[in-house]
Amino acid sequence: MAAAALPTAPESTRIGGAPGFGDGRSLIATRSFKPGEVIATFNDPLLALPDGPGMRTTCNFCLAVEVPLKACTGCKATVYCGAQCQRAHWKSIHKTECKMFKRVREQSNKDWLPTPVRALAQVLILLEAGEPNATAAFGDGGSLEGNVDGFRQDSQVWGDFQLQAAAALVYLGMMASEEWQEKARRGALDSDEKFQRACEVLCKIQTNAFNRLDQDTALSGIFLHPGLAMVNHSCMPNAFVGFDKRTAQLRAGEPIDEGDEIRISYIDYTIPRNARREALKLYHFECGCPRCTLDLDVYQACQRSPVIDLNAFSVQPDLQKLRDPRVDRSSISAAEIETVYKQWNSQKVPASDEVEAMRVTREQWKLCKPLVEARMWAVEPLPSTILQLMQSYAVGRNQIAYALPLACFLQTEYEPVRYVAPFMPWRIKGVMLIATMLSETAYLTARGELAKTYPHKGLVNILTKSDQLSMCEAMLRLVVHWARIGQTEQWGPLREAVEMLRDIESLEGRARESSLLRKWAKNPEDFEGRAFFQAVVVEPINALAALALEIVEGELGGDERSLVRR
Ligand SMILES: C[S@@+](CC[C@H](N)C(=O)[O-])C[C@H]1O[C@@H](n2cnc3c(N)ncnc32)[C@H](O)[C@@H]1O
Repeated sequence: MAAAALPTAPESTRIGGAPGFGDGRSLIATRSFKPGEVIATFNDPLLALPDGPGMRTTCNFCLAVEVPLKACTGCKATVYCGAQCQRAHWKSIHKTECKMFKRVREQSNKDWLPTPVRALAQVLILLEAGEPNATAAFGDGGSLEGNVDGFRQDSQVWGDFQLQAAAALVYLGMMASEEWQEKARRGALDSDEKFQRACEVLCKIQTNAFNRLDQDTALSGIFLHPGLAMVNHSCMPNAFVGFDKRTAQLRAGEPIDEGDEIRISYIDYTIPRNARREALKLYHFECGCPRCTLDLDVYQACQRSPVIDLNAFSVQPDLQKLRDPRVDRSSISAAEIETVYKQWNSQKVPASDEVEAMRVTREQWKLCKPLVEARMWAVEPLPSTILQLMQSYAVGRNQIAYALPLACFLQTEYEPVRYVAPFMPWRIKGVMLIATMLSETAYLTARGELAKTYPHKGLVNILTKSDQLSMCEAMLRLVVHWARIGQTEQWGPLREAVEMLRDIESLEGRARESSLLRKWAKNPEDFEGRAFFQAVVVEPINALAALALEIVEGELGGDERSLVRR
């Protein structure tokens, strides 16, 4: 690592060394933080751009989605939600970028660029203009780690970087296409300074940029801030990052003490160890967290979590289930789970062909049988397979009532195990999904259409006997409670939940139920409120969840002997 000026540490943190792994740096808390609390907010990123395909559906400056957008009249490639964003983008980067997109259109007849190529081009523009923050981070001896030697040794990744560097330089007009081709033919690219600098910038982007998942639309893009880039990885992280437009918030996922290193996860930390190691290859280190060194599965990692108790206020308030899961590890080894995951992962589910998608999902379900036998509902790839079927019911086939038991199953058997803190965004979204599904099934029930549409007697029986509106209201109260602890007020699912709650509260004849649920939400220990929640919400949710495996097996199994042994 080059000795370089350190980025400024946000308030309540300092940049420290990273004992145990060389001379790297880390972010250390200088005070304690409560679970969900904001550790630091990062505005003014060096890079904040939508994905290539998202360039036409996302404001290219503030990254807002689902708003009216107007295209830049110059390049017609970028779009903006208003004149203010367009002006800000023009001033910061687009004045030069606009010419680049005109070249892209002339040379390739395209109006977008792959994300890494555009991100690199933006950094090169800023460096060329002598922008101080970009120079401090990406310039010679700049502050960001790039793992350049490691990347060079990976011929496939390095080959991709070379192509991306060539594209950015050519489209920026910094290198003629013929010059690049000629140098590539002679094998002389390594001695071209411009080219090398571009490849090194790509290494830094790859090492430090976040895949900015857009909260509601699942669109991603790139976000890079030199301060946020100081945070190291752990597969048992104590913090997480949320994005809202051009802002990132680093929040505590667990109680953090003064002097603790703050660590987030760069990858999905709930997949098996070999898959995690594969995903971390791009970062050039081997993770030394307990999940990795002891090869803990999701249940074992959950048992060690300091925030299990928070689940007392959740869809799955039975804490004993998290403390003492009834899995049977004797029937499948960690190595066998790795094999199942690898085989499962090699079978890609096509997005646009529903019939083929179901065929692949059936194959994948077969692979999951040993996990079903071991009652390892939360061990991948079992939950992801159920999730695929749930999405197919909910989106592709519009069979919400069949998706509902699967959503309840995932929310009670899987989500609290993989993300123990109930304020994690994916958990809140899962609860919100149940609320939305219940509002639809309640409507069908009220119109007497449920039994006509769904021949599954058990399901219809549970739903018609349940107070679906109270169940829905309870879900919304959970969403509002946890989103206010772990997310911003602007967060899409929170705003949606507040609106739905207002609608439900305005319905006539629900005063008693609403008052009991309000009591329970204010104090989950309140005897009357809790008894109501248990009987009217938890029990039917569990009854629905208990149907899930039968539904999945019926749809995907085709095996006469039922796998369900619950
Ligand atoms: C985003 S940077 C984090 C800050 C970095 N330590 C630095 O000094 O710039 C990512 C890089 O930090 C290092 N790193 C992050 N987490 C690590 C860990 N748990 N063990 C070893 N190295 C880690 C790796 O080199 C990784 O590519």
